[in-house]
Amino acid sequence: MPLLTVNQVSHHYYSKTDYTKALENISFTLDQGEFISILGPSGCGKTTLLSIVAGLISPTRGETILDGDSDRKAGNKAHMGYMLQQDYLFPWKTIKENVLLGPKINKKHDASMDQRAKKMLEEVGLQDIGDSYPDELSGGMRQRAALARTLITEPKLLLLDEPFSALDFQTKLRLEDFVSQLLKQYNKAALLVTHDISEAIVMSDRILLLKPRPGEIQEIFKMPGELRNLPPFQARQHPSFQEIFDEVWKEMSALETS
Ligand SMILES: Nc1ncnc2c1ncn2[C@@H]1O[C@H](COP(=O)(O)OP(=O)(O)OP(=O)(O)O)[C@@H](O)[C@H]1O
Repeated sequence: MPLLTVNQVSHHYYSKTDYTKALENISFTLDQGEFISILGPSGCGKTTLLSIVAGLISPTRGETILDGDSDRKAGNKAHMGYMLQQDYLFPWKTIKENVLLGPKINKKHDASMDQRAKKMLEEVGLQDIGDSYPDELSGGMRQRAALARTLITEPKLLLLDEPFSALDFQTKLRLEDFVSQLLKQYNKAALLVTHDISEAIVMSDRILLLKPRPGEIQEIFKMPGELRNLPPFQARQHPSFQEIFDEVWKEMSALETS
């Protein structure tokens, strides 16, 4: 059984005088450990789709099922972790306190969680700065702290909404490698929204290209094994990378000009 099933999802936004078909008949599945990117021109419904999977909005039609559970209001939201463009770390809390926020909110904070926070900080290479405050960290370090805060709750699915887009290019490349390696190590599934074709290629098992008005799946690109077996930075240097980039670029450009 897939971890996530998106089944014939449509979403329309209504105003007093008009309505927008944001998504139309979207279906796909995501397996444990799989990484899917949602790519497409502005306004094709990427954020709407992520919000529906997150259970933040109910689709006009269709359903999403996470781990066999289609009740989006109940506890299954707790099975998801988020990494967003902004890290949303609380500036008045230390990095360790920020990492422990989820367990505290879920009332699962005990001595074992302190140990787990220590381990998570080690995993993201921030073991020496648990007592520092977010303002004392670089953008990349802050995003790594945000990742530790997400992973400590042991989410089944990670929803990544342009998590690298506010970072400088070198930091973004380093973080792509870092996140990719950590997700593989923990066998986590992830859904990434991005505008960046190259990022989608090097991070994903599959890319869902959406077309706008209405937002429909235009094409699903499956990434070849030779790229998936490489860390993202090395995948960018592989001969297959340019071939796939050209193919996706051509399709996406056609959507942007149509
Ligand atoms: N709350 C809303 N009310 C009305 N229309 C909306 C609302 N949110 C989004 N839309 C419309 O739905 C469509 C899809 O929007 P969405 O933000 O999901 O696209 P997107 O692909 O994430 O865009 P971008 O890449 O620019 O962030 C767009 O036409 C948008 O104008």
